[in-house]
Amino acid sequence: MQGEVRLVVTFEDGSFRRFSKSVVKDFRKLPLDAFEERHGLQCWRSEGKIGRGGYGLVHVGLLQRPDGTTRPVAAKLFLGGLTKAKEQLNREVGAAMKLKQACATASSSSSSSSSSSSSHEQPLPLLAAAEQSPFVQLLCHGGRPGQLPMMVMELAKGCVACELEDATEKRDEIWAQMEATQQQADAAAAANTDVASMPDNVTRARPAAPPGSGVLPAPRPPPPPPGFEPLPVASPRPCPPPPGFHALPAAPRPPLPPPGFAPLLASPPVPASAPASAATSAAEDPLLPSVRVARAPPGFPVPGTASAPRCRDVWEDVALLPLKQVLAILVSLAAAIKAMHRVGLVHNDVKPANMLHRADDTYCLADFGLAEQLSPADPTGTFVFEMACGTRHYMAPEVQSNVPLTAAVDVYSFGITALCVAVTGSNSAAADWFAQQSWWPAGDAPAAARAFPAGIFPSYLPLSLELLLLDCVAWDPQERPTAEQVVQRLAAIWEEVVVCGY
Ligand SMILES: Nc1ncnc2c1ncn2[C@@H]1O[C@H](COP(=O)(O)OP(=O)(O)OP(=O)(O)O)[C@@H](O)[C@H]1O
Repeated sequence: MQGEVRLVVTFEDGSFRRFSKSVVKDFRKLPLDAFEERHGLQCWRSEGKIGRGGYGLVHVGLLQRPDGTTRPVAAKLFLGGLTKAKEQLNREVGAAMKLKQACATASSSSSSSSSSSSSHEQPLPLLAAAEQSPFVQLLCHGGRPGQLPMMVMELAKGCVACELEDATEKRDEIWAQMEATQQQADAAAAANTDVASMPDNVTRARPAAPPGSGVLPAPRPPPPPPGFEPLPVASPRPCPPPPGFHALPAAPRPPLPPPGFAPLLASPPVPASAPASAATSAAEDPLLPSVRVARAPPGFPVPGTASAPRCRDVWEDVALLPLKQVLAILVSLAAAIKAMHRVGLVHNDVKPANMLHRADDTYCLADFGLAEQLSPADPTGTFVFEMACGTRHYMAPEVQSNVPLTAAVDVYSFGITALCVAVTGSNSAAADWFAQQSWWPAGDAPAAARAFPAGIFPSYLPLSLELLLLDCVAWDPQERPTAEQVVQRLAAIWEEVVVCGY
């Protein structure tokens, strides 16, 4: 498919390519093939937008090789003014190129060391694969003069829907069952049916609520004592308005929660004093002007309010992803963070949406737009941000308190990301919603009260994983494990769960 031609790019030349006026003129004037041939350039053909972030617009398209074959790629166009966009591109490209080089060096040294010493213990195959290329690969970058700069990356799959397919299927299934139950209940209520007098097969037709969904099957009324008529079931029909009054319009039905979420029994009213939706207040927090916050789906509890149920009550105790898959994702993510830290880079925006699923079923970390290069001259390994940046619900607490930061910020974000992905099987909206739940510190509570609530871990996650993630989200950055330790502990959990059968 020959899509729209967006931009002309050059390959890994390390700088923005400045085209002469005559090249630009030819680009406008000539058919693409002729243009490519005349100038020895390759053009990227965009087929459509697949993602939009705070800094970039990601398109999918084809990059044509010199031999005429094409390769599907993702291309990120940087948003904002040209200067700002170039700044962002420089930061992101700089980090991506450094990581690419570091990965190449690591894989060549590991292959030479494994061939030189056969007695050397082989790393876990899972880990070996995760460490080989844990990042979205940067293919090229550049841009036409006057247009926003762009970078072209390996295309990862599963990013269009931003869901991990297995989990989506399972959630859809659960949701379909719940919806059917709801529809039947609605239909019965509308017909003002006397449930007690319904024939047995009608009540049996009601689909069972999914295990642990929190949706209890409607209790059947007890049979009346002998000689008594069954009581009529209270009519859900509204009373007719008194004479001279108009009927009120029907109250709108609350929007359905996303698939796999248990609907709340009733939307809790938000007390005026409560942190009226952490989501909204966070978005308006004057201290955090750059932070974007994912909003809770409408009708869902506002974190921090008394009536907000614990996550465990909302997120049924059903594992949406097989544990093996969860671990594969976490190992890849931890390996990527470890590789970044090894070369002195801090990612600063570890979150589910930046964890992409590749076509070959491996996982990789993307988006180095906020990556920070630690100064090799500074033995403290600290850095400072002018303002808190990252994504609020995955952000380590110290990021907001104007103290020098360390690579431990990524370990905290890893902990939250890991829990959200494990529970929701999602790397987008559902995961973000879950991230907003009760552990988010409200107001000025003392640090002690901000400890991560351990009770939030579902029982289908092994205790060893729970303990690891709890260590990652320790309030004090010094108490968190290093990324290297996280990888080691995950490898041990893999042994326990997959090899020994848990
Ligand atoms: N290589 C890729 N393959 C497929 N989709 C991608 C790729 N890179 C990014 N995307 C999609 O585009 C979205 C936005 O990309 P990215 O996170 O890099 O932009 P951003 O502007 O830095 O966003 P944010 O500020 O939210 O982190 C991603 O969440 C993902 O859905």
